[in-house]
Amino acid sequence: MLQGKPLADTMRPDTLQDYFGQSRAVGQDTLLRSLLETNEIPSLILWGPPGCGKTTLAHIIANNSKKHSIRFVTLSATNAKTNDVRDVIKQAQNEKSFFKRKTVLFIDEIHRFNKSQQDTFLPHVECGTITLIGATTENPSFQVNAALLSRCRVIVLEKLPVEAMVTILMRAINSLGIHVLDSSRPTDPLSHSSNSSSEPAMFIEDKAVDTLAYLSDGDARAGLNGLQLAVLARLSSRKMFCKKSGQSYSPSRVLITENDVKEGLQRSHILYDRAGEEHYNCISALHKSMRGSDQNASLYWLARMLEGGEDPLYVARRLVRFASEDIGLADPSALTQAVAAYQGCHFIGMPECEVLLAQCVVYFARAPKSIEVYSAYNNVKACLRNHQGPLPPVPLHLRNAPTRLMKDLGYGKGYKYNPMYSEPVDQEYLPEELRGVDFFKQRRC
Ligand SMILES: Nc1ncnc2c1ncn2[C@@H]1O[C@H](COP(=O)(O)OP(=O)(O)OP(=O)(O)O)[C@@H](O)[C@H]1O
Repeated sequence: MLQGKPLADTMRPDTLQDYFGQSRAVGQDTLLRSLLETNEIPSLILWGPPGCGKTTLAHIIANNSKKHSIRFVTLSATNAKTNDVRDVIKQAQNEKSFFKRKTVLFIDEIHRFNKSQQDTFLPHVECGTITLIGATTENPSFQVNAALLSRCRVIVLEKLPVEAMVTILMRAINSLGIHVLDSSRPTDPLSHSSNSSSEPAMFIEDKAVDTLAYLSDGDARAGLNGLQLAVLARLSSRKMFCKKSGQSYSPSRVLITENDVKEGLQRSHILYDRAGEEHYNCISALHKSMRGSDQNASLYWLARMLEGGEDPLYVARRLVRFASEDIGLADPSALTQAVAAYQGCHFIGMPECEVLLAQCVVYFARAPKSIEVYSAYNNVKACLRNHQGPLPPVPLHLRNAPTRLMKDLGYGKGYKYNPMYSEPVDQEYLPEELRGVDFFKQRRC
């Protein structure tokens, strides 16, 4: 079981009874649960962070609908083309008119479809040919077509709480036949009844389960992958032991410790707390490495974040900021690079977009740097913040005079329209009391 499919896939629940956490979305008294129980499936957008159970909820709905002979079709927006969507719709129309069968279409990562692709569904959702269930990690208000959004119920799923993670892990541990060792009652695992089969008896420390539940940061896939890798690593070191020692017998018991699961999690998911301090530490290290023109370190911190599951769009947004804050007018095309990288990441998502970010990060590390505009702008902000009393009025000659009254009040009077002059124009643009202030040279005004 452990060698083939990922544990997370084999453990995917088929019913709501095994779907843990998410009580706000599908708890006992929620509207969604009663709709599902009566098999009235509305069009839904499931929005939540990775591994919190979006696909699983869709899978449970699918399972339920099959019992009621509703067709359930799945597409992933990462590889489906508009034609695939059209085919599904055509088939759904036929099923509806010839067999009176409903079709539920599940689209994973729906935010990857562009607006016009999303438009394709709109009339068919509206007339009931298909019931749409879209899953997304991105805020649907920005990523899902407004017209489509207004026809769907948005279900917000949250990071799984630690208790739910423990339950999910325990379900997997039980199904693998692993025994949990209670640390409050220290016993030697070797004292457990002996195992005559060639398969070793497996044990896991209870604190290892808790640690795994905490460190997976509400992501059940990460937790289950971590568990799987820890078990596989332990089993393979047992085999190595036999080979090296030349013994024909191998230990009949295997103990999975807290360290094993930490390592397992690190390998499957690189220990990285996307919401906590590590997230800020890594982005700060990336920013400083690029500022210090260290391309090696810049790439390292980028990979640490992406391999740890950081949202590539978050990194891309930070790069857009860096382009102006640290490179500025020393290379104005840096901003174009950053915006292009952001859009590219949005189009193709992970893992394909990692190289776009890597290119941008190396470009930035190598680029000349200038904080001239950034500092000058900060000086202006400081000047405004420190100003005592009412702000100085806009000089009359700089004001527009769209009405006669304004003209009479002197608006626009004496303004020299620069294109009319062949020589430099002597004219003041700052308010009277700021005359002579140079934000590019001095901080105070
Ligand atoms: N609420 C839950 N209860 C029980 N198991 C869960 C739950 N959520 C997730 N899992 C387990 O974690 C695995 C991954 O979850 P799932 O694929 O549903 O996440 P997702 O939210 O769709 O993630 P992604 O956005 O990364 O695709 C599932 O196969 C299942 O084993």
